[in-house]
Amino acid sequence: MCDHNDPTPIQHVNGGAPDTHVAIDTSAPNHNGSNGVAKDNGNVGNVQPFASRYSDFLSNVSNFKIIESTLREGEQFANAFFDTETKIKIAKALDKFGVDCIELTSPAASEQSRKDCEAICKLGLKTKVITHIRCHMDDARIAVETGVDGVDVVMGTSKFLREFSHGKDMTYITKTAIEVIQFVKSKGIEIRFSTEDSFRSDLVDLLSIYQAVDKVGVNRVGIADTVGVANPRQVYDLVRTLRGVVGCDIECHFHNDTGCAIANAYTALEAGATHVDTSVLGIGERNGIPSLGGFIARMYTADREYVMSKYNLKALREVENLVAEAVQIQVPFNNYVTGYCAFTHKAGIHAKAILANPSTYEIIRPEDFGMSRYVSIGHRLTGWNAVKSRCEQLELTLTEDQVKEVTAKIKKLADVREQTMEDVDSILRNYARAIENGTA
Ligand SMILES: CC(=O)SCCNC(=O)CCNC(=O)[C@H](O)C(C)(C)COP(=O)(O)OP(=O)(O)OC[C@H]1O[C@@H](n2cnc3c(N)ncnc32)[C@H](O)[C@@H]1OP(=O)(O)O
Ligand SMILES: O=C(O)CCC(=O)C(=O)O
Ligand SMILES: [Zn+2]
Repeated sequence: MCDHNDPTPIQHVNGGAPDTHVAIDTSAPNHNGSNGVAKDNGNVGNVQPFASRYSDFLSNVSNFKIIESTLREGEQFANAFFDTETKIKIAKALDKFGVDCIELTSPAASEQSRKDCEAICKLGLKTKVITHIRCHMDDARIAVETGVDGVDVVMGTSKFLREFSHGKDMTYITKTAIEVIQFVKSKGIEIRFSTEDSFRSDLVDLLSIYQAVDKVGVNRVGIADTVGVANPRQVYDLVRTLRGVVGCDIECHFHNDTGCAIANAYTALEAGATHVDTSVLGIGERNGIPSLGGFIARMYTADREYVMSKYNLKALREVENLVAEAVQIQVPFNNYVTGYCAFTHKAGIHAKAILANPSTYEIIRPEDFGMSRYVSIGHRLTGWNAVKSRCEQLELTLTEDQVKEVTAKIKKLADVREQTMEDVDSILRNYARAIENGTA
């Protein structure tokens, strides 16, 4: 459960606290101080307090797979250049995190892409290795020789792509798709068929081609919001309709052009999709797709036990740092879970409640991801409860009135400029000494 009620042991500030804030690290090794199992705090047994209130038998929110596409969609990010060594490091880090599949750039893209695909297949990873190709026999022939476990095939079906990209009609697309599927299957390799730009494609065209490929035994069909136009309601409708038409698994791929990518992925699972595409930090073509960390945060909130049992959450930060360095970007300050201030509480009202019970203002337990919680106090929005907790850390014995008085001093100084941790500590120590000496 996400509720984490404990009398929070308070530790001293350590590295990792935001530099510009005075922050108390309040993270305990475990939320109940013992074995890592949180107290229920009024919630019963295994009930998921934030899960859907009505049961939906088609929902896969508690039973989904991640197709991690940093090494395919992510390579389409403007800054990405992954040499072989970097690709191998990323593949291993994703394997350590526990993603179900990794998707690699088409081996038809270049000679080095083909060699890298072969090299990654030979690593003996637990995760399945899939490559992504056009709906074309030439690409399929190259793909099946690389040693991959699966092939993801895509073909544009919207009017735009049929007219301006490949120029093929639905009859041709269906015929070629079936040919490619049968060929890949004949090699004993898993195969998925996806329509590019699904949300701007004709519904009858979509359902007809999905039905046709399902009939010839495709392992998965894919829906792709290639331009990020879809909203959750449209996603729910399309996936739910498709769920009634095909028996195979359903994968979903959402671009983030209009900010709906993670919500769309979650809704797709609610509607019965089985697989979701992610990339580390969301990198991809234009502004990318659901980030692995953001998607995981969403799913953790829906079913913490499933997510924690399946994925090594403490490995998230490592793979994000690795990818950020490889593509020369910073992890955003507001990144899901691992962002610089993802677990820093500042306003006095928040600080008081957080110190009493972290569930008041946190839906994610930082320690589940190997992160720490901070309460920031060296500013004008602080309150006496937060200051009292710092006094306790410093083992300064002050009455409630005295803490209130010294808090007023801190706020007055912080009205002029932000106070560092050293500033606050010396105000508190000087005040306590003056009280002791009777000079306050
Ligand atoms: C939405 C997505 O992200 S889909 C994945 C995108 N990934 C990539 O593009 C992988 C990297 N791409 C490449 O290295 C190259 O584009 C290649 C090797 C695939 C093709 O290169 P080229 O032969 O030089 O063609 P080019 O890139 O200029 O154009 C794409 C060709 O694929 C065709 N095509 C486009 N989409 C598809 C498709 N889904 N299935 C089959 N053919 C397609 C186009 O009609 C065009 O064919 P043409 O040569 O007859 O004009
Ligand atoms: O293969 C797919 O399903 C998705 C391809 C893709 O990257 C996209 O359509 O944006
Ligand atoms: Zn994409």
